[in-house]
Amino acid sequence: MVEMRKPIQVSEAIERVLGYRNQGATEYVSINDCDNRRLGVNIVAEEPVPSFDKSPYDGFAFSSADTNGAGRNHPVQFKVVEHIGAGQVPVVKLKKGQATRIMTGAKIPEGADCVAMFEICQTYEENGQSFMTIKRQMNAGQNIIRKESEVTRGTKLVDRGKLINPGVKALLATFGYSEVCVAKRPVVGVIATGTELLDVNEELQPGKIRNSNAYMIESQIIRAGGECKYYGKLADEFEPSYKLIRNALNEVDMLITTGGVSVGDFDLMPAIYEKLGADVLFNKVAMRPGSVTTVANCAGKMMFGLSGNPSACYVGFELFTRPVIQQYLFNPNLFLKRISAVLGADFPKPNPFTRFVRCYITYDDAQIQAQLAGMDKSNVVTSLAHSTCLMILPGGTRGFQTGDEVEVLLLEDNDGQREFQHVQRRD
Ligand SMILES: Nc1nc2c(c(=O)[nH]1)N[C@H]1C(S)=C(S)[C@@H](COP(=O)(O)OP(=O)(O)OC[C@H]3O[C@@H](n4cnc5c(N)ncnc54)[C@H](O)[C@@H]3O)O[C@H]1N2
Ligand code: MOO
Ligand SMILES: [Mg+2]
Repeated sequence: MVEMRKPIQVSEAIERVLGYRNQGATEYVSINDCDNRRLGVNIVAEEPVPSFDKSPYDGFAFSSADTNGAGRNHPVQFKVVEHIGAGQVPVVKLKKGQATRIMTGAKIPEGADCVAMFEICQTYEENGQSFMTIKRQMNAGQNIIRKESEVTRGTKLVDRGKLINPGVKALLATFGYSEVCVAKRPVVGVIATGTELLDVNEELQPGKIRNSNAYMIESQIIRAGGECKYYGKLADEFEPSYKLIRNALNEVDMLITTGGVSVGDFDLMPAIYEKLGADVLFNKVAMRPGSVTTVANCAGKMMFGLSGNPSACYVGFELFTRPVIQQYLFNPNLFLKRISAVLGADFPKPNPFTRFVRCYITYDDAQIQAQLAGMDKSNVVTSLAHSTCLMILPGGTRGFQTGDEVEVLLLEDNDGQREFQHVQRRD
């Protein structure tokens, strides 16, 4: 008698997976190598920004009180007593009627409380001495970037777990982080199972296919922020499969296998979980594709038994493995961002189970439309190349029509969201 499996809801399956609190670790990398890593610590302003009063313009710094009474017909004259560029420190303390010729970014001299741009000043030389006149009254503080005006010392600027983008990298450099504490990428082992599998460089043979899942999953692991350790492909033979899987578990943070999780005569994963003494969290999920996705925990290591069918394998990874990788990376937004969109084509198939349809987004007349990426079958690989989103079509429905509002998970967005369910609905 074939085993009858009881499907559980996707949200319940995710809860079971995340019930195991996976703990990340940190490491230091050079600032040159930190792009696309996630921060292992909060970034706190180690110094105020700016750390000194500075000029926002190329012009003259002086005391605004010296321009009292200045006007169109009443120029006031300054003796230019110093000339500084950014990086130079003024040494002259200005007295009444004196100005410093100052460049953008340079430190404001003592005795000055404003800066006038070159454009509103007139300059001349007399006996080798520079002078400047101005026909406007200036105010105290005018055109001065105050010390601490952007950030005071000790302010928390970016949280641990944030993806290091160009702006975060600028902050790291601003505060002198030549070495950056980042989340260690979890090592995700990958094993492809199936006697039918050929290597990518092999010619096709009757009844055989090239192993595409391993490459696809490697790419998904990298996109999610993990590190892939590929163990190769295995024929559907129990002992060698069991041994490789058991040994691989010792070397990785979590392990993905593809194929062999259904009820076929050569689907060996259920027996392997049993011999390993793994705790099987579920082996049937009320979703398509990927209903056979199995997740187990073996001595604290998560084992993702993804389907052999490429589309099912892909979806299983995004729903169950990706959030665990985010836990390791301290990313509080474990889940893919969910947005509302309008269905761009009819989808007449009834859905007994929740369906995750591979799609991409277009923008038409300010409307976000979800377009089908291609054939919607568990065994297809071609539609995956065009998939940037997964459209969620709830179970128990009779199909959907063009123009229906649907929810869509964004696969290429880096922000994500804290909850699996939609946070905000547009009604
Ligand atoms: N009697 C039943 N049969 C099946 C059921 C079921 O409930 N009862 N479920 C079906 C569903 S749904 C799926 S999905 C598949 C899942 O099968 P497995 O996860 O056990 O995977 P395999 O049998 O090993 O392979 C399925 C399919 O995928 C191809 N494959 C496998 N590995 C790769 C790879 N690395 N790269 C590319 N393609 C791969 C393999 O050749 C098969 O065609 O089971 C259904 N059957
Ligand atoms: O798990 Mo299968 O992918 O539901 O078709
Ligand atoms: Mg099978």
